[in-house]
Amino acid sequence: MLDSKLLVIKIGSNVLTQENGLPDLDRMEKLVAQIQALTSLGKKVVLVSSGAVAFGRQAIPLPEKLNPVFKKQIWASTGQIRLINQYQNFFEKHKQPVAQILVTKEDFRDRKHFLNMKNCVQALLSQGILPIINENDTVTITELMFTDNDELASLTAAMINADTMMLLTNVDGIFTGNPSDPDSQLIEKVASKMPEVSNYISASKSSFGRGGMLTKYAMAKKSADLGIQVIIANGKRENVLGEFADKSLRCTWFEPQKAKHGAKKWLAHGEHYYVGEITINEGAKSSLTAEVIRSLLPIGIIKLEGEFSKGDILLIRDETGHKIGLGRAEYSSKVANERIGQKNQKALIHYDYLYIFDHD
Ligand SMILES: Nc1ncnc2c1ncn2[C@@H]1O[C@H](COP(=O)(O)OP(=O)(O)O)[C@@H](O)[C@H]1O
Ligand SMILES: N[C@@H](CCC(=O)OP(=O)(O)O)C(=O)O
Repeated sequence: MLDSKLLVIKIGSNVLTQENGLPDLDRMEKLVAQIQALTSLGKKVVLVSSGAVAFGRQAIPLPEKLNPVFKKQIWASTGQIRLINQYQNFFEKHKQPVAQILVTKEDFRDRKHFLNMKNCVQALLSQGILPIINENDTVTITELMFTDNDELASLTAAMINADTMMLLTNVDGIFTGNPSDPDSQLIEKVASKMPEVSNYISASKSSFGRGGMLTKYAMAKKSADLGIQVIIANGKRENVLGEFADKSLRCTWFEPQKAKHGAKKWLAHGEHYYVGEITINEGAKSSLTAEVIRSLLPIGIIKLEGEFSKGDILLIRDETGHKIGLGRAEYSSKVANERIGQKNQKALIHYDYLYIFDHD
């Protein structure tokens, strides 16, 4: 494990709940104390915490037959107050001020909006306030939802340029089979070229989890590729964060790759957010995928789809339809359509705002 200065710690619902479904306040209080111990070592921490629905479900009984969307909205909106109040009480004992930030996928789509959110988190950290982030579950339904809070944590880690992301769940990490099977072994290190890891993971989830280990793995891998070290560990372990600090923690560690800069990290997570699509010719493709990456000029563009404005995310495909990468539009689709295929025109995507997918 590498040293860390700025961490995103994500706590799964099952870490904060007992087997009978009741909130595990003792665990929560211990985790808060351990987070404080990390901050007293000079580390900055942003917390992404699940648990709103689980806390609401226990407090507010609802009829079995009620529409599941209403149930989720009611439990999330009532449970989030309980969750954040508990955090505030526990952090107050350490004289640590906290802030609540509730976000939706939309907040990550628009670069300006994204930068506002990033500035807010940074302003809080600069004043010694600990941000506690959760999804705004009351307004995010189906396609507006993050896959789960593992996705939210990895978007947050990329947004604030965190060096470390910890995903705390109810198992020690990724195992070579079902974690409860004694023959399964913990995978302690995931290096960049280990495609077989996902084969070990089954679709099963803990009783309150949303995404399961597969999304945890996908998000961890993506974050590590962007240069963030990722640790999947057991949040129910007595001194999980203390063991992390002294590097004795039993966990799955994802080795970080060379760090990408901020705008590229934002784009890397843009696969679900693109507004328009561009098809490029072979010459443009070899230029974009070469060692020295160049900007995308209109002369290399064959086709444009969708209406986009300056600043929107665009998906880039080659002539066979294969996805090559993502980029930020320097001008609108209206202007781009006038320049398509022409020489000596300003780049539609500047290389600082271009993210090429890894194709192996
Ligand atoms: N190969 C595997 N290694 C570890 N856990 C796995 C594996 N395959 C499936 N899982 C399941 O993934 C669960 C953790 O995911 P999830 O329930 O979404 O947690 P959280 O609520 O913390 O996000 C574990 O409790 C475990 O049952
Ligand atoms: N936003 C939801 C959490 C959804 C979620 O991703 O849960 P988990 O898989 O336990 O991290 C809540 O607070 O209940």
